[in-house]
Amino acid sequence: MPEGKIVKALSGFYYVLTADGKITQCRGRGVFRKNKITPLVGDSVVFQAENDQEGYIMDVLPRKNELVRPPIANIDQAILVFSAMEPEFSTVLLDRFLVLIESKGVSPLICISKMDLLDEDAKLLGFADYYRSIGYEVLLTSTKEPEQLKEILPYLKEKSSVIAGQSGVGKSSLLNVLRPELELKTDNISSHLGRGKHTTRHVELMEINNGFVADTPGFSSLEFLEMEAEDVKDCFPEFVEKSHDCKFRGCTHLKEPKCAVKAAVEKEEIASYRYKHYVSFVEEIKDRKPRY
Ligand SMILES: Nc1nc2c(ncn2[C@@H]2O[C@H](COP(=O)(O)OP(=O)(O)OP(=O)(O)O)[C@@H](O)[C@H]2O)c(=O)[nH]1
Ligand SMILES: [Zn+2]
Repeated sequence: MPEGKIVKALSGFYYVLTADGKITQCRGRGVFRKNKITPLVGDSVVFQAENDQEGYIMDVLPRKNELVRPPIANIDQAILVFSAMEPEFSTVLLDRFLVLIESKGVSPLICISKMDLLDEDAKLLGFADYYRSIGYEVLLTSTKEPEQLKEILPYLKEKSSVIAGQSGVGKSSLLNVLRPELELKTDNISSHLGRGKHTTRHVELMEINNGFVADTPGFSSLEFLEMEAEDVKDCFPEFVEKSHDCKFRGCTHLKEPKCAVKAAVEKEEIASYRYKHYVSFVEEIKDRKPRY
């Protein structure tokens, strides 16, 4: 039986893309409902279809991860859009997004938009350098320079990405710059699916530069609902690197003596604001009311 990837889900139908570029409209097997299996956009599935008729999804292959909003599976990368201004750049919000994304096993690409609105960019460039120094890719963009925005394209290759960020940071503007190429490439598929003829909200993976990008922004909930306090430290890559020198294995870098992370903060090798954010996230999770 053929395998494919669900690229769109709408009104009980799943649109399954196979390696030959064909899309087959499928329904889920009846037994899925009984077993509470809900296929998601992004799922790799096994399906059955006879001579180009409507098919049935027979099996959903194991997921690497899944997001709730938007409902999507097997995401490799989150493009975190933060504006330099309007709304103003916030390291605490960026660190929140980074922790949530790291905890889902998704790798972040930081994109700082609206660079054209800054008169004095020294402070922001300092932040960009810090995040680069701890292993993140940081792109500085402006819609005033669409060519430069296209530097994002190589990062999309062979990955499934979601775009995330606060309202107004420029997520749609970014997608619009990336889209022309997409419309050229997937013109047949779009007309086949009747894109634009319906207004129902749905999630769809768009093929861009040999990768997929979700057309609906992700990570709209920024609460650490599914996280435990002791997991937060693993979402700060520069802490993980230093933690090998902490005296205690499993050191949480809070009250333990001979903590290499706290020592690195003292020596300003780790940014003190990052450590402060860490402590506040851990407290927030510990204060969370238990859910029954
Ligand atoms: N000067 C400048 N303005 C920008 C840039 N990117 C986006 N904008 C403007 O910022 C505003 C918000 O951009 P959107 O692309 O709608 O932002 P969004 O993140 O999609 O917002 P939501 O749909 O609310 O989530 C618009 O007025 C854009 O024209 C940029 O690089 N420079
Ligand atoms: Zn420690």
